[in-house]
Amino acid sequence: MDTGSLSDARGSAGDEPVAIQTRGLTKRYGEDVLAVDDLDLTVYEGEIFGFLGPNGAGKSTTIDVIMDYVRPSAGSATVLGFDAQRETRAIHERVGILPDGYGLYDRLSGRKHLEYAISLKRATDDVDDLLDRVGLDASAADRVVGGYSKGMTQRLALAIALVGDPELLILDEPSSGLDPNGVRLVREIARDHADRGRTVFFSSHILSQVEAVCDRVAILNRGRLVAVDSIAGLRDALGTGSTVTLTVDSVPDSLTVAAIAGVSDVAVDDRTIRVRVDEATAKVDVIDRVRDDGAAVLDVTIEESSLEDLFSAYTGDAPRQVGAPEGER
Ligand SMILES: Nc1ncnc2c1ncn2[C@@H]1O[C@H](COP(=O)(O)OP(=O)(O)OP(=O)(O)O)[C@@H](O)[C@H]1O
Repeated sequence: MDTGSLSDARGSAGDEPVAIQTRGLTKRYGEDVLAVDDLDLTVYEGEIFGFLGPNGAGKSTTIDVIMDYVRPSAGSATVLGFDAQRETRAIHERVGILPDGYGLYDRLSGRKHLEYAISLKRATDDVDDLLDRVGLDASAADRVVGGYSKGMTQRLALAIALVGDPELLILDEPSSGLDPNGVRLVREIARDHADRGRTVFFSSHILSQVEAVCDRVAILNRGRLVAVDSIAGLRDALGTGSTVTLTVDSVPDSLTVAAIAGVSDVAVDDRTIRVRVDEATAKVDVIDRVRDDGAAVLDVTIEESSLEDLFSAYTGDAPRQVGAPEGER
């Protein structure tokens, strides 16, 4: 697959403010592990950018380099215009991060954690506002974190990430441990943050999460960038398309839908016409053409190819799901 101009997939004129940029970023662990391989990535300010890849693809390592938690073996990274290695403090002041694994203090309350995070960032947030945003009630916040469930811990970590209304919010597997309400909350927080002109970098292998919330997506596989685009753009590029199924009063003898540009397959069964479409614009053409051919259309269903299909096509691998054994890391 041609990945030559991936970082420009948005068609930017080049003058948009950039939130994250990596050039030739490479990270090796020892001789054998190439965790990130020559990564060129550009995330623009104001985007909700999905960073997608199977376990071990190199997502957390990329974030670790961006935050200067680890040093790259080669290449460079900038965050909000600051060099990731030389201007770390400026970056940390402007970035809120929900890391993949975080160290919280079992014997401190949630409230104390937040107060500490606020003072560390020299921010002025109201603790109760933050608790409210992540759905933690005040009595829970006053208890020590050692007794928190995984979901409560994750909500607290999310609140800590939001301290100081960061210009860039980095969420690494933000939904792990959350119930469906918590998962929805993460999406709402991401959208709300972007609506206020902030940038959200959303790393996940939960495909539906990324699809639901992100403007653009990068797919990482074995440390390499294999795609960058909107979900719709990825679908178009792959030609995985969609299937339009029409129920008609009777199938016309001279059915001509196969002649429409963008239609790749037509199957007829009794009063059902199933049309495989590789171009989004062909969907409406199919319905019009069946009517022109003389049938009354009684029902229409459209199935889009799933992101799982896309993901497999790009990674050549079925995505592993949440809760994969830690040993796979
Ligand atoms: N500190 C480390 N030492 C050695 N190898 C490491 C280290 N951290 C990560 N790796 C390896 O680097 C590769 C990329 O791991 P990374 O955690 O960045 O992937 P990931 O995409 O974030 O996966 P996950 O979704 O499981 O978090 C993996 O092969 C992993 O085993």
